[in-house]
Amino acid sequence: MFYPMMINVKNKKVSVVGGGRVAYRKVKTFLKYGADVKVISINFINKFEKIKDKIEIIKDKYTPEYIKNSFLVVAATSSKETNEKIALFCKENKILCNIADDIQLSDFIVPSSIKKGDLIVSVSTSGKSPLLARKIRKEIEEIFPYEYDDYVNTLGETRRLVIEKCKDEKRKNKLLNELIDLDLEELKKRREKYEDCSRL
Ligand SMILES: C[C@@]1(CC(=O)O)C2=NC(=C\c3[nH]c(c(CCC(=O)O)c3CC(=O)O)Cc3[nH]c(c(CC(=O)O)c3CCC(=O)O)/C=C3\N/C(=C\2)[C@@H](CCC(=O)O)[C@]3(C)CC(=O)O)/[C@H]1CCC(=O)O
Ligand SMILES: NC(=O)c1ccc[n+]([C@@H]2O[C@H](COP(=O)([O-])OP(=O)(O)OC[C@H]3O[C@@H](n4cnc5c(N)ncnc54)[C@H](O)[C@@H]3O)[C@@H](O)[C@H]2O)c1
Repeated sequence: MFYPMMINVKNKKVSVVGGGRVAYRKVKTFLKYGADVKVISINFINKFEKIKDKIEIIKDKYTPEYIKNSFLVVAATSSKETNEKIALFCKENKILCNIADDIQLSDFIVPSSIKKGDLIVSVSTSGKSPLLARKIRKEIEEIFPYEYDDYVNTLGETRRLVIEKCKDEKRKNKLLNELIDLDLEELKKRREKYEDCSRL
């Protein structure tokens, strides 16, 4: 059973084995979330050229040496046997792994997701149908046509102020609940007001 969680990969060593379409998709997502990415593969599709300065590229066959110090590993080669070897090595060395062609051997799977600043919406079918996850993600994307970045940041800052300055639990909950119904402009006014108060 896959438990949904958010994992911090910023500046952490992530290794992706394989240089095809699937590996490329996984690498792009890890870069979006600030990981320190190494890619090991015999061949690479041309798209890797675009991101070659952002990753470490090792043009070789997989050997355990390349992945041994990783925080996370993704096995996305076209060789089932190699993917299985990677899974086994990760298990023995307690490294979390995602095996692109074998959910049973995977410690984690990747949901289809939307990132609007710090607002992240993820959809998973627990591996039953990645295409359905993608379809639902696209439907949800239409409900979020604009950038949430500024909104979620302002909400975060205003929430911090309420937590810092309001010590009455009941009132604090009331104020926090009010915040999520305000639009960005109202929220910014509220933040300014709370900044000027010593207590709420
Ligand atoms: C969501 C997304 C995230 C991402 O990968 O970034 C993702 N797959 C995506 C696309 C996609 N995957 C596949 C196709 C071709 C159509 C088809 O066959 O259906 C397409 C479409 C395309 O490529 O366009 C085929 C496929 N996928 C897996 C297998 C192996 C297997 O089932 O064992 C096979 C068969 C391989 C074969 O034998 O050929 C396995 C997994 N794919 C997952 C995630 C995990 C479960 C997610 C969930 O449902 O919760 C899981 C279990 C492991 C993992 O990868 O983490 C991303 C959409 C991103 C987006 O656009 O939003
Ligand atoms: N999880 C998913 O979302 C998903 C989606 C589609 C396919 N898949 C599976 O993912 C795998 C990769 O798919 P793809 O379309 O990217 O394949 P691909 O054939 O385009 O790429 C495979 C890559 O693996 C490399 N490779 C093969 N053997 C290797 C080895 N021993 N060491 C290092 N590199 C090696 C090749 O050089 C190539 O770059 C397949 O097993 C496929 O069934 C997974």
